Amino acid sequence: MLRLSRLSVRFADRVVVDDVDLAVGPGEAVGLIGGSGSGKTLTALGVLGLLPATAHATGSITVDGAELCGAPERRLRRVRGSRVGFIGQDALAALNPLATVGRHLRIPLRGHRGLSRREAAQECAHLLDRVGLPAETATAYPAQLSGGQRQRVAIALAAAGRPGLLIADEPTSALDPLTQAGVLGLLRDLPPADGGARPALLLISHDLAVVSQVCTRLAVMHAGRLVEEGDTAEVIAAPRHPYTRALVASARALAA
Ligand SMILES: Nc1ncnc2c1ncn2[C@@H]1O[C@H](COP(=O)(O)OP(=O)(O)OP(=O)(O)O)[C@@H](O)[C@H]1O
Repeated sequence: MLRLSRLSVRFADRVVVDDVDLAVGPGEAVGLIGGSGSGKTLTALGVLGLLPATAHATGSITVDGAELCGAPERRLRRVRGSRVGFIGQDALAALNPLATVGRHLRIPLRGHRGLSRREAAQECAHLLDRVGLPAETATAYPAQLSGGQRQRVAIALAAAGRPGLLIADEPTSALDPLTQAGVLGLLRDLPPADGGARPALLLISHDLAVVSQVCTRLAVMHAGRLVEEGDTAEVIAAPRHPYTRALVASARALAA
């Protein structure tokens, strides 16, 4: 599905993602965890082909075998939305305030999937149902929804083109704990599309409690490097790298 091999990102002579190898298999949920500035977001932006113009990426990023590192914008456009969906931290900033939820959803449904107007309306209701929202949400504007409802819309939007991989970057950090739990549960158990498979998930967070609720595998980033990777329960039970040990200890202290 997704494979990063020796991915590095640098700004001038400063290396901010350093030789990262990571794979996410079909349907798998992998958590990419690390402190502020560790390179998580730039790794995700690399996969989406959205690195800042001043960044220089080397190595390999493949999605379903297609090489994206250094790929022309035309190929990256085809991948975004239809093979890889993205959910960011701030749905309000990502959504057009003047467009209804239905209008947002129709763009990938008609553009990526080529559905007719009528099919798109049916699929829109189905997508909203998959993320736990009533069909009437289609007529609402982003500002009329709560933060949790907006993140559910963002998930529906990311899933609309039926991508095989969803990347979620701190998708719940702006939500209260109860709403956060609902959105995390949805990311973990997103019902598959009709006749389709559940998308794989790369969940980026600095919060161990968040990723451990959703992901079966963890990859830990520190200062641009992937320092530890493994089964979530095993990493938490026996962290090897000093940074992971500190992360686990602070999560335990918070939970106590
Ligand atoms: N446009 C840019 N120009 C120069 N340096 C940048 C740019 N964008 C990010 N960086 C640097 O790259 C490093 C990694 O940034 P990145 O956003 O990937 O971190 P992160 O792990 O996602 O952190 P956070 O959890 O705070 O979002 C940081 O040190 C950051 O300052």
